[in-house]
Amino acid sequence: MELLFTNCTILPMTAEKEPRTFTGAVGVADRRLALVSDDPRRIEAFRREHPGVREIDGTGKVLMPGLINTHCHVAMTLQRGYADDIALMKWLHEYIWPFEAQQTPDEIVLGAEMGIVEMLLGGVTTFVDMYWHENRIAEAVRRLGIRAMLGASYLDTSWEAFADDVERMIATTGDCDRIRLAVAPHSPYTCSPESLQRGKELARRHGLWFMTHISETEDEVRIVRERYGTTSVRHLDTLGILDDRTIGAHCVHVDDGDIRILRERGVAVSHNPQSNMKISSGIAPIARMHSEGVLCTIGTDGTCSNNDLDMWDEMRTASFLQKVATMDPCVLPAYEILKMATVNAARAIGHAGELGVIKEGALADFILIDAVKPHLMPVYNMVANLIYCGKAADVDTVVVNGEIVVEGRRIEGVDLSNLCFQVQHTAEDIARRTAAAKK
Ligand SMILES: CSC[C@H]1O[C@@H](n2cnc3c(O)ncnc32)[C@H](O)[C@@H]1O
Ligand SMILES: [Zn+2]
Repeated sequence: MELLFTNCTILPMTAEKEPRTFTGAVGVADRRLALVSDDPRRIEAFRREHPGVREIDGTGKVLMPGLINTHCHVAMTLQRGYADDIALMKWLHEYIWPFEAQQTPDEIVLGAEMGIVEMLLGGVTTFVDMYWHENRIAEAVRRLGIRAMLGASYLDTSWEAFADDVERMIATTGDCDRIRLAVAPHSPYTCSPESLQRGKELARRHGLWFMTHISETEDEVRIVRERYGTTSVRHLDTLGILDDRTIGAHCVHVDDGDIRILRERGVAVSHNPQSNMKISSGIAPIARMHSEGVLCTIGTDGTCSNNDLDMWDEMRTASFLQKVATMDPCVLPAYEILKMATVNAARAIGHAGELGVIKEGALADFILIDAVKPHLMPVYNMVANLIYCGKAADVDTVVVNGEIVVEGRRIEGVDLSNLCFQVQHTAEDIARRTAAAKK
């Protein structure tokens, strides 16, 4: 469908340092931004060239790139609140994995639907996922219209199921240009060097991305050092795994040498501050990594360790946490944070210049923020308002791949109360089965 959004405050995210906004129009044709302009003659020409175009008045709205969540486990919405206030290793072994052992693929799809709806309503147009049965999660992605990089996951014990998942995904998602695939071993402490390398070889063979949890907790650092005599980053680097098609989630406990390796290999770091705070994993030196040239992006992690998929909250936390951790209020100002969630994230998933920016020729993934709200007034610096005061509920419209998927805060074709009812019912059922299996 062809679309024309007029009278918007456009935040293109194309400037390197200082944010720039202007009032203008954005035209969409053939899934891409065909017009980004404040020139009335060009806007009129777009109308003439696209006679059936649907026109939407964006007065009072900020039009900006959709947010990109670079690390989550979308189906974990079913575990939101299931295991709070517990350290990572106990959390995984005693709660999460027993629960996940009971989940059926259909239940995973339901959890994914819930998570995708939450993200779309909060202005996320692309998410990067790691989970089991990603071939089924792909169904929810297709149906709901979001863009995703889906990372089929494995532990040392689950290579066969994983390999099946990847084969099916390669065979079935090729026709959906919103889906990219990745190989996603859980971590260097749960996967052997051989299986990590096998995964990377598979990724390279098929041109897929590779992602894993890296240096998340002190326990991980200890386990990896005991087994391999080094850090997780050096261990992965020695295995030949790290490159510019790698996303490392967390990277909390990294030393000088690790940071140099991440930068030199072009690894993208997904910073998940709220998960790191809630599980008491630590504070990633993200301001330092960013200033030293590591590609830094932002993710929420799953809803069992956050406990939401709200990127506005996550961006604000990322900024505030670094300011207090470094005792320097100048670090990670609003625009740098927003670049991490847009421009940098696009680069991390191989869409540099095509996503994360509002410019002609880019893919039409963008959001409109209702900016005439008490908590967003007055406007001295729009980007600071968005990052320091913006909320998921300010997102009015979401366009992905040239299609409107959220309009007036509503997702067409989704019965929200029915979805919530099903999720509640299913979560209770899985929790009951998990408890029974433990007896
Ligand atoms: C192989 S990815 C899916 C796997 O990872 C679990 N998980 C979710 N959040 C975290 C985290 O912060 N650290 C480690 N593992 C995590 C998830 O429950 C799945 O079992
Ligand atoms: Zn994670």
